[in-house]
Amino acid sequence: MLAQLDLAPLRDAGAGGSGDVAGGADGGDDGAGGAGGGDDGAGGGGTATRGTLARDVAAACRDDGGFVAVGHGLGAVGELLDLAPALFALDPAQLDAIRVNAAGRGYTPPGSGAKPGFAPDVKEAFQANTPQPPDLRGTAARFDGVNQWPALDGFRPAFERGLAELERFARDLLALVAVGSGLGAGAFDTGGAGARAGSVGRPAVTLRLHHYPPADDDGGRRFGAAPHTDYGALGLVAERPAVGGLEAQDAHGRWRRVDTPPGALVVIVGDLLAWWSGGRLRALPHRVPIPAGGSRYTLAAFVNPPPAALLRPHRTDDRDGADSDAVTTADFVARLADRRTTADDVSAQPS
Ligand SMILES: O=C(O)CCC(=O)C(=O)O
Ligand SMILES: [Fe+2]
Repeated sequence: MLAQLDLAPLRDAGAGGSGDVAGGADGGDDGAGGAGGGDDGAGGGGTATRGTLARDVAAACRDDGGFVAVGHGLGAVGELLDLAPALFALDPAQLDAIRVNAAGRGYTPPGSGAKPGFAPDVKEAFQANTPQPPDLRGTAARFDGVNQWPALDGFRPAFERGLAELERFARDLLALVAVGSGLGAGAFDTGGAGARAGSVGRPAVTLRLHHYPPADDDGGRRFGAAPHTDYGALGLVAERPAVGGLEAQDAHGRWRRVDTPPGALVVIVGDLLAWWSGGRLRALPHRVPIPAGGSRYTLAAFVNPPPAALLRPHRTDDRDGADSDAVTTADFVARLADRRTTADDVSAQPS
């Protein structure tokens, strides 16, 4: 059972930039002695303050691998989910015209992306990403590519607003997780010192809309989305309407329904963040059964440090930052992708 956390205090902090998250919650950095030290009284009336929120968020990411976020204030999420039915109802020829390219951008038909041991997922998807520097080389170049847009009024501007909004949100959230985990606020900074991003570009945000059409169950081999962990730092999932469907595996191996109130966002720790955190955080296995009562639409965002950023795990011993452990975001993600997916499903595909 994932915890439900109200992110309103993060929004207050976000208005002043990520630095405020660090400032507000720094008191928590030194462990128990910091309890209450970061609280700024912004909350009141039972709302957690930034310091307590940082600790609650980090505890949920450590024990469960994620949580259900309410009060996130992301306007583009609902707007994009409202556009999803019209997108997937487009003429097949229009969807074919924007068929997914080597960088994973565009339309992916149902039945792609089989995970080992499972039949192909029934979901279809549309994906666009934040622009990346044009000079990415080697594995990192897989993250570069052009977005392909459907001929649908208002779609592209709404998507681009969503990408920008989720990029800001993810940075604030990662700072909060870092502080709550007893690390510096910049420990998971996807655009700053933690990722050496000055020289390697901006964070990579992948934004996807999914449609899960009703389909025949074939006895458990076939899923809307088969069991997996996300490769990257964070996965963020919202549903329309909130009919449920996402299931998460707890630390004892039990699959549990994730209950989402309308407008909620499920925050999922990915493999990269679990590794980067030095094992402080748990990557959350999750899956989507075939929807029982009609079509299901979701929005999923995947957040990563810049593809060429050289990352080192924040180890729990004194070897923090050992060069032998360093790997770029792109290589980390590609290794997982190459291991887990069919050859034509590699690139910046997050899961
Ligand atoms: O659509 C969902 O509910 C989850 C999708 C998901 O887990 C993924 O695309 O990685
Ligand atoms: Fe996922």
